[in-house]
Amino acid sequence: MLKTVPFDQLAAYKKLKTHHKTISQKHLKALFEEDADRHKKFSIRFGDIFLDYSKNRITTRTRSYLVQLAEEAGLADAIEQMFTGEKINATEGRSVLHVALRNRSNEPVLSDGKDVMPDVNAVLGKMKEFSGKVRSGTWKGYSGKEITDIVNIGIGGSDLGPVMVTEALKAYGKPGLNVHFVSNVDGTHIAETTKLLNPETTLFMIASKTFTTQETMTNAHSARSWFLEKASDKEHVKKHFVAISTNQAEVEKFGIDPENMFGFWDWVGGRYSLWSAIGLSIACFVGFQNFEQLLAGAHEMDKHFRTTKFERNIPVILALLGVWYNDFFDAQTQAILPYDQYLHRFAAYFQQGDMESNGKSTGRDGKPVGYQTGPVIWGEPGTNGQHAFYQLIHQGTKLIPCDFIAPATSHNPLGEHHKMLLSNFFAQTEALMNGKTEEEVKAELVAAKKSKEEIEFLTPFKVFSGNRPTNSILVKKITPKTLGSLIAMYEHKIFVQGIIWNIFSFDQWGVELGKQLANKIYPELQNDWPVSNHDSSTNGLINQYKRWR
Ligand SMILES: O=P(O)(O)OC[C@H]1O[C@H](O)[C@H](O)[C@@H](O)[C@@H]1O
Repeated sequence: MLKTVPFDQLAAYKKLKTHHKTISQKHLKALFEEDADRHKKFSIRFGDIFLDYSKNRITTRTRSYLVQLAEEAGLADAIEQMFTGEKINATEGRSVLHVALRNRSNEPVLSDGKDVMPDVNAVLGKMKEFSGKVRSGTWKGYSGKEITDIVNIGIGGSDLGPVMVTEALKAYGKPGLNVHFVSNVDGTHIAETTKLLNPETTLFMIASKTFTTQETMTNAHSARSWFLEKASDKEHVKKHFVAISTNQAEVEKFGIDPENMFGFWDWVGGRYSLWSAIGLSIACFVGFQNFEQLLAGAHEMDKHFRTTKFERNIPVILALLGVWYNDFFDAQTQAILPYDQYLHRFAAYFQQGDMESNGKSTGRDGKPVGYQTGPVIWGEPGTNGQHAFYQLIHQGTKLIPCDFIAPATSHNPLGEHHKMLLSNFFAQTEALMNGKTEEEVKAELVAAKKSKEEIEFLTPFKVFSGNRPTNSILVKKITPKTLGSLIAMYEHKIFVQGIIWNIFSFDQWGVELGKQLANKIYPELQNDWPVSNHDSSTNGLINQYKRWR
């Protein structure tokens, strides 16, 4: 059982409230001037990952209060409960064991008293064999041709992870083997995807933990019809459709041979499932060895998270900084800004990871929380963002803590590109911290030979307050292993925050209501009769739709 103490009743919370009054008056620039060792004090190296969190509005005292907060919230015990298979997902009565999926030590991990590792290894073995066959061309389509295109059909956690990772590891992809992802129930998604494909050389992976998700099942049926239009014989389905699911009965009902089913378990949350069979498209695209490296990187981070004291523990520090801004500075959002084109879906991935996990307002004690919980996560690759939304980060009225992520080495070392990219990465965090003073602005305008009137007029617009916090996460290179560590780092950050906020991070009841109502409305759209059983807005919209369709 996880501890259930409301966050704002912890002793450290009160200390931080008082402490915040002092810190909020301090400028980051002053904090750097006061302490020559600041960078050293507030940075952590973990293998090929280097976190510099010195550009945050904290002192060593802030850090020790924040660490105290984690201790009082029972974090150490909660971490152990997760790793040892306690049912910490209490509202669904489940263990939370994505860490077992990447447990390269192979030491037993118990769920309901049973070691899960033999099953985990068996599925990994099956994935290895299958991905090897697809990549080598041994797995043939119904007309004897090799597979050239994989289409993963899934949504949410059965889509976002494989999309993000296959994009991030494109440099490792097998030439001539393309991966596509269909998630949206909008027919456009499947129609536009299949337009480019040949059924003879296409393999569909139907990825759904429950195998009942409306969007996925609708897309899967349309994919099968598209396939059978050309392949005709239903017997051919087994060479072109595999299922990734926890629900064998539904898989069989759909007509997929259980031989072609890759299983996982209810203790794997959808948004934490890319390490399971849900990662099959990743394994086929980058090869099983690279998939294993991804797991290995995550496992390294798991060990770091489980064994390192909080002050040097990367996920814990990132989580505590997030709590500091979210609950004491009233920051509403958190930006993730990768300076790496391959990571262009990284922020989108953690929108689900974070917002579905910590977008909760009921405490573990069943009572409404009296404080802010999960932030809005957003972001785009860095330099594109600079020309789009950075204006608001630099000069807007909102405080937006940002994570900057960049690799020191590029997979595409073209001319001066990478140095330019990295100069932007370094410059932005410096600018956000220092800002530009009135004196600096005036001096620049004088140097630009502006008139006195122009200088007076322009100065206030050109001043940057600075004092805007950032984390810099510099990695050696985006490899499968580093990526695995980075993803696990954010997963654990989310976990820590959930523990501190006294919420359950592994359920998602909030997505249910819309689904239930859609199921009720769907039959009402089957005829042209006007509806009158909803509120006037919903009735009006449905009836307008019926007139127009
Ligand atoms: O994998 P599935 O069972 O099809 O579920 C897909 C998605 O469905 C829902 O939207 C859940 O909120 C997500 O967490 C889940 O990832």
